This record gives sequence, structure tokens and C-alpha cells, in this order.
Amino acid sequence: MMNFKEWLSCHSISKSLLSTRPFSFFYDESSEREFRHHGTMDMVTGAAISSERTLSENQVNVSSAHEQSLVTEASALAQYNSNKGNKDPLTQVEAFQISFLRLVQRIGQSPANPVVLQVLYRLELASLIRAAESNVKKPGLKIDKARALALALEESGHDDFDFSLKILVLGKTGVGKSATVNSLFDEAKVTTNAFRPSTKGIQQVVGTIKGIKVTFIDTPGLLPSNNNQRRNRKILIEVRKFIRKSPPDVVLYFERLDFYDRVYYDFPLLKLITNVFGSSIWFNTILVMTHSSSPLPEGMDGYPVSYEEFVGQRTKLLQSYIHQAVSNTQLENPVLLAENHPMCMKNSKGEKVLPNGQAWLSQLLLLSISTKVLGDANSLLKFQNSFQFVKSDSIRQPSLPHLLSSLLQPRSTGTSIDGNDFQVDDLSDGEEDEYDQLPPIRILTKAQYQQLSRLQKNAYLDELDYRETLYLKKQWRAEIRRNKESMLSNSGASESSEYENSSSHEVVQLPDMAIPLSFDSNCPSHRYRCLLGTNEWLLRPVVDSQGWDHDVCFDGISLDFSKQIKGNLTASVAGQMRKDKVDFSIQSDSGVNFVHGKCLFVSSLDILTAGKALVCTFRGDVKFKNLNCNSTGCGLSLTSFGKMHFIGAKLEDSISLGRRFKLVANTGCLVGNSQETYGGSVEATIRGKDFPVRDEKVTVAANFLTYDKDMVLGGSFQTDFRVGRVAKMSLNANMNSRSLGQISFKVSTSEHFELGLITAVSLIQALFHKRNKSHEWEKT
Ligand SMILES: Nc1nc2c(ncn2[C@@H]2O[C@H](COP(=O)(O)OP(=O)(O)OP(=O)(O)O)[C@@H](O)[C@H]2O)c(=O)[nH]1
Repeated sequence: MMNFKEWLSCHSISKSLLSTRPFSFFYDESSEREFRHHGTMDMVTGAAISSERTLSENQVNVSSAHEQSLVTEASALAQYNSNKGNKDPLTQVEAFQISFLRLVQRIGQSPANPVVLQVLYRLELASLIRAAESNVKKPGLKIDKARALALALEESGHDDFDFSLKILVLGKTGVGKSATVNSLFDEAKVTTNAFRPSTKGIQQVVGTIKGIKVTFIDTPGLLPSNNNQRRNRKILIEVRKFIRKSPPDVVLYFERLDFYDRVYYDFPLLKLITNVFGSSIWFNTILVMTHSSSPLPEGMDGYPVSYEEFVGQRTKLLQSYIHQAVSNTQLENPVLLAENHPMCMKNSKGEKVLPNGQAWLSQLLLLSISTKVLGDANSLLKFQNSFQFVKSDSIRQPSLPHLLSSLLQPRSTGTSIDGNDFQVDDLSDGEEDEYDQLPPIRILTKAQYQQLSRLQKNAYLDELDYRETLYLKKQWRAEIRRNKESMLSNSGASESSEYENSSSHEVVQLPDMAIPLSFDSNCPSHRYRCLLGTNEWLLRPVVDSQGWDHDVCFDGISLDFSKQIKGNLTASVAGQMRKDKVDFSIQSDSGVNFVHGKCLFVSSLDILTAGKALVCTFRGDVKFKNLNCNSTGCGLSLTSFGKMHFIGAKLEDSISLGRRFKLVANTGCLVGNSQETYGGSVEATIRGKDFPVRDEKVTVAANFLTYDKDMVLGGSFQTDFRVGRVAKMSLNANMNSRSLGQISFKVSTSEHFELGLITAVSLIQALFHKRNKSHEWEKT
């Protein structure tokens, strides 16, 4: 199981707090995962549908009777939907699905477009949630059936639904709002101006695009945030009055992609928009980045950055400021790249395309239609009311099982009871040093080696391998002896001798950070060199190539400190702190180890930021060797997470039989915030005969965890071993009582490249198998 830190780092703070499942474009990890899974299935059915279309176009396979029945069914649905006095929300959502698919077809988008799949999936999911809540047994309209119905209706020429879009455009002056409206209608409906603000007042522009009635509300451009808030507020209040009676279905918020700065100065503007219209304005907003074909800026290496990377940075920055403006980190606005220049590239169909090949006009239509359909379904099924705003500074509930897992995991302290690592059993000092007794060996040259027979070559390599193992064992023993001696000498050493020892150490230059190819005086790697001196303190700047604070040249500081205060008392601190204009994060582990006879005491304080909250964990562990082969330990932990506190305790015992067999058992519990969790494990390990210089072992483990009246039992098996001299294999399998498990098998070798070939052939085979399967799908 992941420990608590891994759990924190892979779940950004409030994502998992969403108690409801919004189904517009908000990001929700669980549904995203489900979507990915579902999405791949839909891709398959999407391919089947497109082939269905080809077949029906050729009028080969689709029987007209079947088509007729589909049309009747679809018309019935459409009529049902239009009959206002008799509306069942679930049936209306089914009609939305069909209308949406018909629109997708009209604007020439593929039903396999990820946006289409996401909308359909969310509509289906929303119906299922509502049906389950109201105990309705009605089966929902399956996505592939909706596709077939939409296709049949479009082919039969039925024009029984009336769909229109009302779009509000907002953004600073000169970003290309009016130019985008003109691009969409493919004619100059509104004036644009390269030198002066051109939209003087709010104006409605109505027209038809690909058979869909679209009304744009073009608004005067807002001014940059500084000192213009009053005028901007006036414009926005006018817009609010204008749309009060008939609110727009979609809002387009404009920015220029090519205007970039490391600091975003228009946050006050986003905040003002949020204050005037309310946070909900962002729910239906698409972010439009104009000037998307402009030349890309240079990166640190002197070459232009990649298009995707640049777009990603710009949109992430804008999205993060919107998050701050609405105090919600779940919102994920769709982003559209646009290029209004008359010389914009075109594809073979004559559509304007971006450098990434996307035809942006139909994508804008698709996103607008999707936003409207999801918005309508949201209000129909009343999902909007159940969406809970999660403050970005709110604190989520920490995962107790992960906290317990961290507590149960043995801490690697670097200190041991009798001078050795406490985790590693000593090789007996009396064991004779076989390496020194070996007869000398003559190392062969390459030419000499080539002259040997195959058997001789094998014997020679086996001998070298045997000697290498013995040599490594000898070194390991010497290392342990050195540690023991230094512990003994340190305990009696005076301060002056410590000084003498330390002054004899050399100053070493630490490895440099990667230096960009072209010189940049702002780049810290060109300015600083770090030296590792005699001091116990090691302080280094942390540089993030994507960091913001270029003027101070680093984004954080890392600190390492370790000191043997007395022979049996060691203190250490390791941590990293990062700070920019918005965020502050710290991660530090500090601890004190004290060895007394056969007892080891370890106390530590870990500090970690999780979003805006500080997680502090204090731990105290004691371990004592009660028998030569047995050591017992116990530990206590106190964790504070924001205003919540958790107390944990554990007991552990470890039995070693000889150097090769080890049995470790532990159990513990954690309570706090009116919850409790219990867990424990037993682990048996048999190590290879050359442990620790060759890491061969077999481990069998069983564990249990109870949380929230639920118990999960699990088991795992792991083995690592060498095959011959050059290959290593590792097999790992685990399974729990919820039938979740994993098997992994790894082989690594420095010779036998045929093994790599086998892997490549199996991969290619698997790919072909998949392709053939999808061809079969298309044929059926
Ligand atoms: N190269 C390029 N130029 C653009 C793009 N979009 C707009 N422009 C140009 O930018 C200038 C301003 O565009 P407008 O559409 O008037 O900007 P606006 O946001 O409507 O400005 P206001 O009416 O003042 O609010 C015009 O000269 C446009 O031709 C684009 O994507 N690429």
C-alpha cells in the first residue's frame, strides 16, 4: 500500500472531496477514470457506427424496415420531449442524446471525437444516477442505440427539432472577440480594429452556422486590470442587465495565446467578472485563445518551445487564476485555440486549421453545443443544486489507512544497536575471509579469452563471478568493522580531535544542475556553484526550470544536516522549502536516534504541507534486542492535519534465524476524528546465500486492515533471483479479499538480447491481434 506521503502527492487536495458527481466539464478523478475505461469501449462502438454509416450510405445492409422502426422510435422520443405537459426528465435526456448526435453529424464532427464521447457518457451517467435515486427501473438509452437513432433520423431528413445557441463573448479589448464572430459566420458582421477599441456598445449578431441558429452577444472590450476596474465594472454591469431576461447558453472568455508573461496581471479582472456575474458564469465558459498560429517563444535551450507545451502552460496559468477567482479547484473549463488571421492555414476541405492540424471553427461549435446540452441536462436533472463548492483552502479528510501504513512501515534510521544497520544482520566476525585465501588468478585479454573453448569460457566467467561475490562480501565486512570502530572511537573522542578529523576532509564540488545551451544570465546554473564542505549543514538552492521567481534565481531551499552529537546520539534534519508568489510548501524530516546497550530509541518530527494545510507527525519508536535472534519494538505517533488530530500505536517483532531467514510481524491502530482503523502484517523472508551483496530473496506476506466496519485481507508473494550470471528475474504477485490483485514479472539481462526480441515480438503480436479485432468489429 502507498504510504501517506505518496497518497498526498497523488491526490491533489480537494479533488477527492467532491461529494457529488457534476457532469459538465468539471474534473472528477473517479469519473475521469471511469470515462477513460468507458471511452475506450466507445471508441470501438464508434468505429462500428462509422462503418454502419458507410454501409447505409451504400444501401447494402440496413434494412429499410429496421430504419423505419428506428425513425419512429426516435420521432416518438422527440415528440415526447416537445410535449411540455408530459415531461419525464429521463426521457428528455434521451432526446438530448439523440439531438446532440444529430448536431454533431451536421457540423461534420466524428461521433468518436473525445468531446462527443464525454458528453454522451456524462448524459448517460446522469440518467443512471437520477434513475437510481428515484428507483426507476427504466433502462437508459444506450450510447450505441442513440447513435443509430440519430443516424436514422438525419438520413430520413426529419427536421423535427429546433436548436439554437446564444453565446456571450467577454474579454479584454483587442483580443479578437469580434474577429472570431466574423470568422464563425465567414463574413464581416461586426467591425474589428487593429488600433482602437472597436466594439462601442453591446450588440447582438444573429445568423446561421451549419444549419444552427446562433446569436452572439458581442461586448465592449474590457481594459487591462490596472486602474480600470471602475470602467470594467460599468461594462460588466451593463452586460449583466442585458442578459438578465435571456441568459446565454455559453460564454466565451477570450485571451491571446501569444501574450505571455510569467506573472498573470489580469487576476483582478477575473475576480471582477466573478463578483459581477457570480461564480456560476464559469460553469458554462469556454476559454478561447486567439492568435494561435503566432510564432512560439524561445525556451531555456534557445529553441522554440513545443506547441503543446506552450499551450499547456498558458491555459494552465489562466485556469489556475480562474480557480482562485471562484475558490474552486475542480472547475476544468474547455479550451479552444483560434486563429482569425485571413492567411490562416486551411485543410483540403477549406477549413481553417491550427499548427496542430485542428479545424478550430467546428471544434468551437462542438464545444458550444456540448456546453449547452450539458447545461440543459444539468438544470433538467437539477444537478447544479447539488454541486458543492469546495474552497481551495478547505482541508480534506486524510486517509487513515495510509497514515497507518506509514506508521507500520519500518523506519530506516541509519543507526543500529551494535554498530550495524539494525535491519541487517551482521556476518559473524569469525567467518574466515575466503577471498584472501583464494589462489591468484590471471585475467585474460580479449584475444586470449576468444581462444578458449565454450566450456572453458563458462568456467572462467563462473570463477570471476565467484571471486566478485567474495570480494563484495569482504568489502561489506570491512565497512561494518569501520562503522563499529568509528562508533567506539567517537564515544571517547574529544571536541578538538573531532575538529582535527573534520578539517582533514576535502571540499568537494557538488554536481551541477543541467546548464541550458544558450547563455541566460537569469539562469541560476550560470551563476552558482555549490560546494560540499566540512560543515554538517548542507544548504542548496532548489531550481525549477518552470519556476516563476527568476529575479531571485531559485524557487526553494533544501537543507541537510546530520551530526553525531555523542557516540550513541545522532541528530539529523532534511527538508525542502519552496515558495512563490502564491504557494508555499515545506517538507522536512528531522529525527534523533539514541542507542543504549541493546535498545534503540528513535524520535522524529515530519512536517509536510498538503494544499494550505500543514501536516505534522511526531513519532517515537523503541526497539530492543531481547534475544540474539529476536528484537521487539513499539511506536507511537501523533499526527495533526489542519485541525484534526490522529493518534497511532504499533507493536512489532522480528525474528532472525541465521543470516538468511527473517520473520517480521506487526500490528497497529490509528484513531482520530471519530474514526479508527486497525491493521497488521506478517512477513517471512528467505534470503539468498550471498545476502546482502546479491539481493536474492523470497518473501511471503499476509496482511489485514479494518476501516469503517470493513475488513480487507491480503496476501503477497515476491521473489528476486539471478538466472545464471547475467540475468535477474523478479516476480511479484498480490491479491486481496476484494478480488483485487496484481502480478508482475520482470526480467533484466545484460546479454541474451534474444529475450528483448521475444518481448518485442510479443508486443507486436498483441498490437496486431488488437488491430485485427477492431477490423473484425468494423466488418460485423
Ligand atoms: N493574427 C491574428 N490577428 C487577430 C486574431 N484575432 C483578432 N485579430 C486582429 O486583432 C485586432 C483586434 O481584433 P478585434 O476583433 O477588433 O478585437 P476585440 O476583442 O473585438 O476588440 P474590442 O472590440 O475593442 O473589444 C484586429 O485587427 C484583428 O484582425 C487572430 O487570431 N490572429
